[in-house]
Amino acid sequence: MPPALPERADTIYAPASGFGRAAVSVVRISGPAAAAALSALAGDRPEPRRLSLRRLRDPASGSLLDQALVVWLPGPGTATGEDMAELHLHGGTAVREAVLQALRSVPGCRPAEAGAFTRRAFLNGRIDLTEAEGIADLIDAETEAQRRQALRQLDGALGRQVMAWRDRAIDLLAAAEAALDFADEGDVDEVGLDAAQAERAACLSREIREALADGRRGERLREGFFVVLAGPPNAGKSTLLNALSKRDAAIVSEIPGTTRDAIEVRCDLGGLPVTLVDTAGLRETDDPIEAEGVSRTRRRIETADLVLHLIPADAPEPASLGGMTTIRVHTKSDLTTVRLPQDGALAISARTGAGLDALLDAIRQQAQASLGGDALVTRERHRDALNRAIVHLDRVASAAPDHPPELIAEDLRLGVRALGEVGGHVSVDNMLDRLFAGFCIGK
Ligand SMILES: Nc1nc2c(ncn2[C@@H]2O[C@H](COP(=O)(O)OP(=O)(O)OP(=O)(O)O)[C@@H](O)[C@H]2O)c(=O)[nH]1
Ligand SMILES: [K+]
Ligand SMILES: [Mg+2]
Repeated sequence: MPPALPERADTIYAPASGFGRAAVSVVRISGPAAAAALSALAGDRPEPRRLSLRRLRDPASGSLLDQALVVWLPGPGTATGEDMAELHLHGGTAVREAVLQALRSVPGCRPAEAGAFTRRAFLNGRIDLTEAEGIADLIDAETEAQRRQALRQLDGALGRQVMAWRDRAIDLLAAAEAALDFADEGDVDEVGLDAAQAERAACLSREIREALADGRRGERLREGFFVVLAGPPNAGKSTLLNALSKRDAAIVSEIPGTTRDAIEVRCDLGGLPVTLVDTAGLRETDDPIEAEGVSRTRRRIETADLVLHLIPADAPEPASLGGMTTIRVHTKSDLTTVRLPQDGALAISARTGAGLDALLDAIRQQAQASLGGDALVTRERHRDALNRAIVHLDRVASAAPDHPPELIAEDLRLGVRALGEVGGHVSVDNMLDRLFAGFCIGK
């Protein structure tokens, strides 16, 4: 079980819905004084888990605050695991502020800090860390694919898999500890894991490694797929950015060197989050500000998931931008038909719209290849912990016969701990206590 924190004695409250005007605004209350707070404002504590209409009054002055639907949610079967209450207010700013002000005067109540409700849900064992992250990602999800990934994680897809791996590592650890106990007794020679157990460690390590070989799809889906528009000045980069995003995001002019700072526009491309980045045109320049723009462009190209190399139809064939995934795009196709694009290049006119659908399709295909498919791991934090688990398991799997069993047990312990970090289950000793309670080693 995660450690209890003293803050749990407090009762917290916060608006659960967005700010600004709306039909309804929800205030949540969680903690031991939730019932008292509800009674103080609503006059009584209504029947549990039923929306009830009440007049809310300021407990100090008795003045009417709102007519609201309120609900009393006794713990521990609640989102936070604590007693909770919700006030469904009329969604005006003044109404909400008056109610929050009134709650402030209830003894033991204080405003919640960011993430406090989810934190309590975790501390009370209602959710693990991966589910907490799933909640955050679900709230942040801007596209369909992001929503589905967040929901999978909230549903426990990652948490369950890592727990299953951890259980297997704990079994190995229990066997190693048992071997150590025998060795202490002097009954048997000091031996580490037997060959079958070493093979099980290797197999576990292999499985985790396979799950990690996903091209960082899960992380990329959270971050978005970055498409950088690059090319010489006046290639039509800013015009294309505006056309693709259907927004007047970047300044367009016939003056070469118009764009200096990179301009990002987030788009939803068939459910996938794609960020288009307009950049300063690539050229040698004496203007220090433009030069800085050009060097920023080069950095954006290096970190891009996809580069659209824009080549104006009326310009000489330019040099390649380098090794990253690039689509060559011949722009201003309305001006001239002199140069037909060669293999792999597309021709577009942002002015007439010709070729834009084909370009969008090509971008969508690349994004799908990079982000598509269900990934288990969605954060660097998971990847880091799983990689550390692999290091320890590999050491166990490849240990020489005379490797000290204490060191094998220690590696397994660290492996179990690393796996536990993913879901926030870090206390190995508790697990072992429970495990050994039912573990007969013949003494
Ligand atoms: N005929 C034609 N003109 C275009 C097209 N796209 C852009 N232009 C013109 O080309 C000029 C340069 O366009 P920009 O979008 O500013 O080019 P850019 O690549 O962003 O230029 P810099 O920011 O200076 O590097 C403008 O006068 C545009 O109107 C097109 O498809 N057809
Ligand atoms: K320009
Ligand atoms: Mg520009």
